[in-house]
Amino acid sequence: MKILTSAEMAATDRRTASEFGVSLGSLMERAGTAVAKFCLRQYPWARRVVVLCGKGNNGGDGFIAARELARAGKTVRVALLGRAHEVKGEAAEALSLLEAVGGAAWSSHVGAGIADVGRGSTALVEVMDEAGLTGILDGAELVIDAVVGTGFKPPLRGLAVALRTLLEKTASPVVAVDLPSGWDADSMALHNEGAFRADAVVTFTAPKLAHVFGHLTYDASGPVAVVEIGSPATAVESSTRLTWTGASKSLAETPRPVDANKGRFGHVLVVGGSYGKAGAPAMASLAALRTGAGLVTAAVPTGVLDTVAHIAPELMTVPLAEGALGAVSFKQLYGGKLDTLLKRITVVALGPGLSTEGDAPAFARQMIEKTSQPIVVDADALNALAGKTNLLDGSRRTLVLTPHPGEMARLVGMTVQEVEADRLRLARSFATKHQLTLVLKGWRTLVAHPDGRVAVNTSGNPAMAKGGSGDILTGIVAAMLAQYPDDPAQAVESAVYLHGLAGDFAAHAMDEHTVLATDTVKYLSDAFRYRSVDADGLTWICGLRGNN
Ligand SMILES: NC(=O)C1=CN([C@@H]2O[C@H](COP(=O)(O)OP(=O)(O)OC[C@H]3O[C@@H](n4cnc5c(N)ncnc54)[C@H](O)[C@@H]3O)[C@@H](O)[C@H]2O)[C@H](O)CC1
Ligand SMILES: [K+]
Repeated sequence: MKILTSAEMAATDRRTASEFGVSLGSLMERAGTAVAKFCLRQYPWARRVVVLCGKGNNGGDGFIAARELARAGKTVRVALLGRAHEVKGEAAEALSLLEAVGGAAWSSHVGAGIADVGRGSTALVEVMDEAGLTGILDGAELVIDAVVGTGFKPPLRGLAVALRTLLEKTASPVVAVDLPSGWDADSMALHNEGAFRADAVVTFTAPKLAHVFGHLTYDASGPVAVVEIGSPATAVESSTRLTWTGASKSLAETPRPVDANKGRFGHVLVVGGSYGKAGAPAMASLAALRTGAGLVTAAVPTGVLDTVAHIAPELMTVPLAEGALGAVSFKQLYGGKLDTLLKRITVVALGPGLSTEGDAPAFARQMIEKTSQPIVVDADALNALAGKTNLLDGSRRTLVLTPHPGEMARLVGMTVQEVEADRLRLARSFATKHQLTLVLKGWRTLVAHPDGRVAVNTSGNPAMAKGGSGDILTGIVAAMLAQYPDDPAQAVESAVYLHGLAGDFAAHAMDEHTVLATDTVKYLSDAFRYRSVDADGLTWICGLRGNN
């Protein structure tokens, strides 16, 4: 699923009309109908609905939604910020269609109380000044925000500002049409203090930048759903080279072949561990097992082998000689068990708990040079590459790096602040330069591919901001690569999405304070079974379906 700018969205609409003969009017009709359907399903108990409309096409979607909600038996009051005669084009047509379901109270008068509107009908209120806003939301059990959408550029002006303040003081849920009014669709910022409050967002055709980078709803679990309204995929063009990780999960949605055996699902080798850091390789191994790898072996220093083996009886272990402070010894690489084992391995996960003591960093670099299998490099193996990124070359085999911003900063010799300020550009340039896949973790983890494409991840939550999360992710990535070697890009994207999704299920069932990294593994089943597209064809890019 492509991510667009507002200009690209407008161009898509124009192409849809000129090349495919789908008019703006019919796009608006489907957009508004989808919003109404969403409201009916998500807020079935809401009988009195206030639809806040601007004079542009976002307002047009609002008029259509209002009409459909009235048809469904709701009492609907439409508050238009302006005069009805100022509404033009398709939006004006939508407004005239609304009149058809206007009850006795259809009179374009200021101050119509919602109680005056009959069930299954609509009333229009033209709001011309702040006084006109008085009581506008009284009695509303649901508010639809159709004031401005992608045609808006900040800052909000005039009445919209007063309306935003009013909405802050209202308890009723707010569904934003396209995006919360006041939010710049092209913004990549996390917060936008100037935008309307929203509990859910229904957007059209494709997510815009703000939908994936912004935290649009007040509740972190609030849905952001994308609905198809009639633009064919070929009409949707994007220059951002940004996509959404969730779409890649389809890879893991087909059942395994009935005649499958474990050989088909690969053999993951987790290499890491040191005295005091036995948990990291254990967690990565557990996650790889739970993600479906055919076999998982952990190669760890002898001192921690028993502890690591304890995580699951299904896990095999290979002892590595111990060097300084219980870290792996360098001589370990040549001859012996590891050499033999490497011939049978499908994917290597290198780094969890490896430590930076003694030989460990040199060992990590040697492993990268010595192996030819797909490899996931994490944690201390990343630190071993600081200042030595010339060793990184993913052109001959799949090479995946999974740094958090701190590890990325060390890797490229920048500060964490510099990395965070320029995440997208940095991830993309590093991935293309070294021809590797870079998973830059954090709010909206980025998966940058060797060809310059970047997928944005929207799953996950602050419950996962704890030690061990990264080790679990490494195991999931390795296991997905082991099972789906033909499409490594999709395998990594779906791994990142699944990891966050498992965390979302964990946080929903538990509490964000109490969730441990290993708890997320318990929710991997829910993550695998989850479908982001619902029965009405909406793709939930943020928030869990069914939890709202
Ligand atoms: N495929 C689609 O995505 C479709 C989307 N639709 C909807 O159309 C809007 C975009 O409509 P547009 O008319 O271009 O712009 P807006 O309604 O978002 O805003 C224009 C409106 O807002 C006023 N305005 C502009 N800036 C400000 C400001 N700073 N403060 C206050 N008011 C402002 C301006 O005067 C105009 O009146 C998109 O979001 C979808 O909801 C189509 O319906 C179907 C296809
Ligand atoms: K809006």
